[in-house]
Amino acid sequence: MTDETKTRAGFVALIGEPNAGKSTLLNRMVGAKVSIVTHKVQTTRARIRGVAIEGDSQLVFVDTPGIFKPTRRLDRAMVAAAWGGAADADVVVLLIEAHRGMTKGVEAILEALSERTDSRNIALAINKIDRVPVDVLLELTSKMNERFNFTKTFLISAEKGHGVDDLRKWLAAEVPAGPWLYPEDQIADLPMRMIAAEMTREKLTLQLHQELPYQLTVETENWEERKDGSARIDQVIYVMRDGHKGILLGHKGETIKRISRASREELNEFLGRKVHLFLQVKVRPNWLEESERYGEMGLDFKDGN
Ligand SMILES: Nc1nc2c(ncn2[C@@H]2O[C@H](COP(=O)(O)OP(=O)(O)OP(=O)(O)O)[C@@H](O)[C@H]2O)c(=O)[nH]1
Repeated sequence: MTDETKTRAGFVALIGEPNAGKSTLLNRMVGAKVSIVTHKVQTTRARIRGVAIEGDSQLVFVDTPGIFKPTRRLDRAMVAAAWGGAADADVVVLLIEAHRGMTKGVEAILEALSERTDSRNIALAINKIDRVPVDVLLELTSKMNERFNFTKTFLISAEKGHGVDDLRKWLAAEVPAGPWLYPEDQIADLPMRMIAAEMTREKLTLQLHQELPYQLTVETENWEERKDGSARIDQVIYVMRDGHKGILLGHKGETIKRISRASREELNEFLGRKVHLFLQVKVRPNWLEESERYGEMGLDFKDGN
């Protein structure tokens, strides 16, 4: 049990350009592989990616898609989702790449951050420090801090783990005092549910071409351990439009069957036991705009929070 007079909890948003290393950092902080690391850009979008416990603090990470210059309509929606996550967070961490320095993309983010009038707690994390010499790091640190008033700067290597503990400890002290946002008994289950959802989402990305994958979200609704050692996993794929549902199902449901089979096989292998996977497709027009952080993982907020 946690002593609620001492506990702290809050949302942390990781923002940064595509490929900055947000997923890698998140996996490190949470300590379980919850978000799929890929070489492709723009694979993640705003939603809860993990919950970390550090001492008496609970950190709920809101992962966001890479923030980039919106050109197409869809890109704009993704940027909105990214900023949505950042706007709601108690602490924002801007992640940049040491070897790329202050790119145009980083400048655009800084500009957007400067436009926000609320005094926010924004930290800078310079990632991939394993790729550059110390003098380059120091120069970049001062350049970035001249340009923006960061609460604190961290030099890290998400991949190798350098500096990540310091960042997590600092975040733990920065989130507001209050009861944990996520029930203790659900945390253990959470990474598995997210991994399972990510696996299906990955299959969707691979099997569906064009842009559709960015307009859908997968949630694991139910996870049931069966007596025979197998697991029944129910997932819902939310799409924005009726038309998308048709594409996803395919002729006589062939597309969704193919996706389901691929995901089930990977889950079987990952879990080392038989999995019964049930996929459902639902239309939820506004899922991108909705504040998923409350609903998606079953967060239950009392009035006033
Ligand atoms: N050398 C080095 N590479 C890193 C480090 N951290 C992450 N990477 C690599 O950078 C690439 C991008 O990392 P991701 O974690 O997928 O980046 P992301 O910001 O989540 O990317 P999006 O999902 O596109 O927004 C991967 O190939 C990582 O292995 C680091 O500290 N050092």
